[in-house]
Amino acid sequence: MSEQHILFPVTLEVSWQKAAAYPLTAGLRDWLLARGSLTARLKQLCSHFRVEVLGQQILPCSAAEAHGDIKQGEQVLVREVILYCDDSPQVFARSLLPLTSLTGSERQLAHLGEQPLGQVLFNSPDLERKDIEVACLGPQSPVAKLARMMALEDSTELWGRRSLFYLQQKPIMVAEVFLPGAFAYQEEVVA
Ligand SMILES: C=C(O[C@@H]1C=C(C(=O)O)C=C[C@H]1O)C(=O)O
Repeated sequence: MSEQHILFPVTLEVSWQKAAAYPLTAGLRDWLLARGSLTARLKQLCSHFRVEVLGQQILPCSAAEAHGDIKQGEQVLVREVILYCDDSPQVFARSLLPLTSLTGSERQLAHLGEQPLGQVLFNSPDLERKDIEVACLGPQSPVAKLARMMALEDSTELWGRRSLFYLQQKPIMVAEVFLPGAFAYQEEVVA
């Protein structure tokens, strides 16, 4: 069993909404709704990109996280990671990979280790990404508690997004929360 972070798994039982429901700054909206690979975007902003795996575990999908073709109670591989740019934590990500999706060429997704999930997803020619939903997480959320454990600056709210991906009609759910101090919260300076 790989070493697991003391807070793993970090639940994400939040109210996901369409972005229009929130008054977002242009910069944060851009980060939340960008449909390309977050890994690729972060890699462009730093010289050293790293994935830290907090844990991976097979669990039944909770009612709060069931969405689309990922049904409550079905066995999913839960993968939780932190994405770092030059040792600055940027994103907490929690992905649900149904065991029924980990077949054929998708079996490799169960053995990513510190290879970014996005690197595999966005290299797949038949990748389909569904709508992106967003959520605002409060200071008592498990992700906020994780951020405090990581000694990141305290913040009253954290913003996250989730979307369903389909690879050869097999669903994978990816949820990402921008951690305190992330580029997503830094308003771009207009020269
Ligand atoms: C889906 C992507 O993969 C990223 C990497 C992840 C991982 O390695 O577990 C999870 C979510 C993403 O932040 C992406 O790069 O857009």
